[in-house]
Amino acid sequence: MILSSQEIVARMGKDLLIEPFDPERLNANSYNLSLYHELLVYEEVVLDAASPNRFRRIEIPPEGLNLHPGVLYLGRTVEQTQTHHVVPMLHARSSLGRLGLILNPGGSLGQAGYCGTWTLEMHCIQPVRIYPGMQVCQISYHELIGQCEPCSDQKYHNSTDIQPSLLHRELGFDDRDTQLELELNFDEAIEAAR
Ligand SMILES: Nc1ccn([C@H]2C[C@H](O)[C@@H](COP(=O)(O)OP(=O)(O)OP(=O)(O)O)O2)c(=O)n1
Repeated sequence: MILSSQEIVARMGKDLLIEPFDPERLNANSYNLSLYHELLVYEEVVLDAASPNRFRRIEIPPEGLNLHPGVLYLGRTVEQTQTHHVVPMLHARSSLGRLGLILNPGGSLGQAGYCGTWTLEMHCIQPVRIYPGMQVCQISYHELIGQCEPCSDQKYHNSTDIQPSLLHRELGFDDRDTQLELELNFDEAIEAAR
């Protein structure tokens, strides 16, 4: 069962929290979240699931920023959300899809108990201009049946920044950038220069 707008308001501050909250952004069964004024873009030829990947930050100025096809952009929501015993789901707004701007394809299933901002994965079909604070996605809530483990030890819990993939930790690798070491091989380069 999905919570209605009335139920979202009734449970605010108890089972869920959206900060900041503006009642104007409520839909029938969801709430619109907005885009923070910063993006991350990876700077690797090949993204490696077993290593952290280098990235740079891009500011989205008030006059907007053009996105280009073939690039993965990571952003985040302005809003911090919390849930307690309801399941948050994040979906792109259809107005974005109609511009060929794809955000979190298929929607994102959050874990009950997740607290933090949401990382947004975006790419586009053709060049498209975006603006800071745009209402890009909507959060909805499902009732949870039964008990669950707290998600406080999960990788992305309590995020307040855009979070690139941390899959390497799960594969047994630490947060060292092994790609940088392998590609440039600083030690050999220094030895050869002597
Ligand atoms: N686009 C997304 C999707 C999810 N989340 C948040 C809400 C989720 O509760 C939390 C973890 O998401 P997943 O369970 O999908 O993440 P993983 O399974 O990759 O990691 P973990 O095993 O740590 O849960 O991250 C997010 O910020 N941005």
